[in-house]
Amino acid sequence: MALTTAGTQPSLGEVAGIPLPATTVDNWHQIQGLEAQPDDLLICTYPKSGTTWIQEIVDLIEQSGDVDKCQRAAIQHRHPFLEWARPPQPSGVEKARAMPRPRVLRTHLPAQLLPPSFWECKCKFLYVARNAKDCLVSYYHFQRMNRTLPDPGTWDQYFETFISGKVAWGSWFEHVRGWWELRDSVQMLFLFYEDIKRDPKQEIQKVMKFMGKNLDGAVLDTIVQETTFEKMKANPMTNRSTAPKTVLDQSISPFMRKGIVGDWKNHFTVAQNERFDEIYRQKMKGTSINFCTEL
Ligand SMILES: Nc1ncnc2c1ncn2[C@@H]1O[C@H](COP(=O)(O)O)[C@@H](OP(=O)(O)O)[C@H]1O
Ligand SMILES: CCc1ccc(OS(=O)(=O)O)cc1
Repeated sequence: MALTTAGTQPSLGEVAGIPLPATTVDNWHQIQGLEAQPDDLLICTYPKSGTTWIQEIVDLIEQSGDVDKCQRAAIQHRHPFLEWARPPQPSGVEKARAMPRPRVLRTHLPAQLLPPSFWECKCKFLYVARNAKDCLVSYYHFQRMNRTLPDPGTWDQYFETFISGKVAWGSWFEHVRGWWELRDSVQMLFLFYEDIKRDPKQEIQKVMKFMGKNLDGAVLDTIVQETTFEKMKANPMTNRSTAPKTVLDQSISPFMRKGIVGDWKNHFTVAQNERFDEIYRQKMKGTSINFCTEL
């Protein structure tokens, strides 16, 4: 069902009540049929939670800190995006099928929409969560510049859209809860954007161990330095400058925008903050997850 159809606006469809880009919905049969492999590592995030950051960290670990090898392709082309479908480009599924093993793949899908073979093959999942308030802010600016997603409208309008879960990939609350609740029953490393920001070396070490790699301290230090916000913003292979303007218009807002914890304070009114806190309490009631919203 189309949620947005006005003019030439990109539209959202739905799968099992979750809004998704219409092109993803059109390709749903192929996406669900993706054959996972037991040695796949799947990077899972809600949009704007630090996907690109963790992708670069994972790639540098996989390449044992060899910075030149990570320059082989733009980050959006290194790890197939499962549900990406924009014909005539090859779909994420087609790219995944063509990729040699062991594969690193990425998705924004909520756990309940993952192709079933990922559970059957007992794959590794690396989930990165970011606090909801900064996610909302980052997603708002991203929708302003992303031509494949609906225009977000004003800040006040988008605030309502986000809390009602009517954004692509659905409700932040349900996404984070769904993956969090699975963390002990599958092979999952669950990380927080804010922890990577606060202590990147410690969090990168966790990723390294999870990937079964053993890199020495000097290599770890290189990975920490190469994945700072400033370095990745200046790096054409991570800053999305290679993405066509028809997809990402960075003259509106850069992909590497601020990369901080707490930018929500520059956007939320006092009333919005109080309302958000109340909605958060209701929707996250009963979970043990704890987010930090300032460093
Ligand atoms: N190395 C890094 N350090 C901190 N934040 C980073 C980062 N690389 C990307 N980001 C931030 O992660 C968000 C993008 O997430 P994703 O890759 O999931 O789309 C953006 O947030 P902001 O819009 O708050 O700046 C971006 O700036
Ligand atoms: C969140 C969906 C999305 C859409 C387009 C993107 O751009 S890129 O093709 O990966 O550069 C990224 C994410």
